[in-house]
Amino acid sequence: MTARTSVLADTACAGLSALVTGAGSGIGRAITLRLVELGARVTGLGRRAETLAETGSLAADRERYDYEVCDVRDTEAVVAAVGRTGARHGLGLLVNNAGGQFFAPATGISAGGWRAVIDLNLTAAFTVTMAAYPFLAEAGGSVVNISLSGVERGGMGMAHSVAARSGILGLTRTLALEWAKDGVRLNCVGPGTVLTSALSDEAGRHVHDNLVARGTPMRRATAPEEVAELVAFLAGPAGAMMTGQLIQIDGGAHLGPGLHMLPEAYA
Ligand SMILES: CCCCC/C=C/C(=O)SCCNC(=O)CCNC(=O)[C@H](O)C(C)(C)COP(=O)(O)OP(=O)(O)OC[C@H]1O[C@@H](n2cnc3c(N)ncnc32)[C@H](O)[C@@H]1OP(=O)(O)O
Ligand SMILES: NC(=O)C1=CN([C@@H]2O[C@H](COP(=O)(O)OP(=O)(O)OC[C@H]3O[C@@H](n4cnc5c(N)ncnc54)[C@H](OP(=O)(O)O)[C@@H]3O)[C@@H](O)[C@H]2O)C=CC1
Repeated sequence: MTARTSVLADTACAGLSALVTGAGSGIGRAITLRLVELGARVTGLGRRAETLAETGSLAADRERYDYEVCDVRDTEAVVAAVGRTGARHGLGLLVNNAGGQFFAPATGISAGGWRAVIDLNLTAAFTVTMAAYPFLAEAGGSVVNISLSGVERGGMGMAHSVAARSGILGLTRTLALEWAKDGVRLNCVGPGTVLTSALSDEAGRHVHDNLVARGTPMRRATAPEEVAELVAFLAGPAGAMMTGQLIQIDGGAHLGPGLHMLPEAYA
């Protein structure tokens, strides 16, 4: 079965100003393109100008897209880039999507490997969110953190990443409490397998034979556009009473055998 993803009204995000990290590829690009299509203006953020510019060339209205080249692990650069974006356009939505990991059993993760993944998937999201807070508070805006399916149950081969994303869930729920007084909402979206080039390159046949075929009750991967539609829903007026939630968009993977990035998990 294919995904029918475009269900929101054409103007669902009109007037919204958004910052999307990791907008140059995969899920972040799909989120960016859909937000622009729905009337938002978006600043994409990532390390590579070329891919960020390419996202702009695909946008429904290029005038409502710009980008900042920035490593989310560089606190000073993040504060400057988010500050410029907020001052220029305001900020009604932050999507913390930049992230990733390598896949290894916990015994194969060095201290440096642990740090790299925690820095990227937990600490950097904290840094970006804190830099965005004054602008989000001014706009009564929201944050969507892109997490992982199975964050509450574990996933073999992803100890560092699941730990980081569990931290993000705790952060999301805590800030949802602390910032409700400002009208700022925060939610997590947990995709299952999404066949972006990043995942396909990394895991190859394991993804098709196990994560999709055996690990996903709905027997298909999540489309990037499905994640994008959910983000737009949460950001717009329909999501106005949703905060502190984890919404898993994974074809039921977190209910079933789960998505483990070690082939032997399926033996
Ligand atoms: C739930 C559904 C299942 C699928 C879930 C998830 C899917 C996805 O997220 S799709 C995206 C997948 N692709 C990626 O995530 C690619 C991005 N990955 C990275 O950029 C790196 O893996 C990174 C997160 C570690 C960041 O890289 P960087 O900071 O450049 O790190 P270094 O290369 O300098 O290495 C730091 C540290 O990590 C050790 N390391 C790196 N790769 C591996 C590996 N494959 N196995 C074991 N260890 C690894 C590396 O040796 C360094 O450690 P030390 O030498 O001890 O410092
Ligand atoms: N694909 C999947 O199956 C799933 C993915 N996810 C998560 O969804 C998110 C997007 O994944 P996906 O689209 O597949 O992967 P991609 O690798 O295509 O996207 C990651 C994006 O993040 C950016 N990025 C990475 N590191 C940094 C950094 N240090 N500073 C700034 N930007 C950075 C990259 O751009 P650049 O390199 O130019 O900086 C890239 O555009 C990730 O958090 C991923 O873990 C969750 C569940 C499943």
